[in-house]
Amino acid sequence: MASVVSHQAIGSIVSHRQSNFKASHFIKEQPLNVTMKLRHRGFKIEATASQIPVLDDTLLSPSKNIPLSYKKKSKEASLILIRHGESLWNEKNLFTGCVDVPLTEKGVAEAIEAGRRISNIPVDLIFTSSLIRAQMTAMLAMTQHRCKKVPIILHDESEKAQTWSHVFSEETRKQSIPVIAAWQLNERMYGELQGLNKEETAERYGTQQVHEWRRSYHIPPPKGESLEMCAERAVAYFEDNIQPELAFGNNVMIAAHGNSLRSIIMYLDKLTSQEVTSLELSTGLPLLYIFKDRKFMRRGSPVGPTEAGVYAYTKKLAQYREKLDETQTVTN
Ligand SMILES: O=C(O)[C@H](O)COP(=O)(O)O
Repeated sequence: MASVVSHQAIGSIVSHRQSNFKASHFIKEQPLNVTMKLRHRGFKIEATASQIPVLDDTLLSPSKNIPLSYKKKSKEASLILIRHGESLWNEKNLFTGCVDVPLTEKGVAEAIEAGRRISNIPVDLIFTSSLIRAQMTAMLAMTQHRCKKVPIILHDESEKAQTWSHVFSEETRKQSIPVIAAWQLNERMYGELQGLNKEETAERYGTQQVHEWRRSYHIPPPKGESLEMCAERAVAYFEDNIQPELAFGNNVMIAAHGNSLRSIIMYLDKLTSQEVTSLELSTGLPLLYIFKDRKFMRRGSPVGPTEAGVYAYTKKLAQYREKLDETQTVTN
């Protein structure tokens, strides 16, 4: 799972499904003294020290709908992680895994509250899993964001999907936030436990055994994924597709699941397989990290937009908040 993009990378091309467009359409060669190897599913660019591809500033996202800024915007970026709000099977205490169930009314309210908590924190890109409960959480949270930009789920699963979802306005695109749905961020697959009641399963197999299936790193549920197996896809995706965005200054929100996020937090916080067994994530609670100098600094859960603490962490967050305040004053 080695990171594929050097930290000097001047940009990354966001292609999150097998895309059939060639990066070369967008690449102008320009001599730079940086060696960069950029690999995103769908295409691979390797360049030597003398000729580094400079991403054309008209580079568009895989669906060619939304331009992604490629200039290194900042040495620092915010990363927000949100486990989806309560789902209908969470409410029924059923093992869910990769079964695609929606949020409950409570889960909707949790997603909206999460949006309030992060409403002053910059978001340039959103990643979700391919499951509706994570996508609903991301979209509902963004209804509360003070940037008022429109999150748009990118569709590049086919040439037609890209063409039919094209946005023909530069101004509109600037007011949008790309949302990339990636199956690699799906909840761990719970195998033969999916659909079973958690309490009844504990009575049948024993509390200790069910706890091991749910929280251990190495032990998979029957015919399901262990956390380790989930990490092999979720953390690899994070390193290959999300960390490069943070590296050149894009602020990212990930709306995903209890276990796919546990595997990512294990990577961010460098937790051992022992420590991760006690890591639990509540539904709909946002977690903030600051990415700077190639390090992830955990900054807890923003309590609310007015909470000074979050903005005290970095000058950049405080400046972003001030800009939102100024814009709001002007429009009021
Ligand atoms: O998949 C599920 O059942 C839940 O999202 C997470 O379940 P867990 O907390 O039992 O891992």
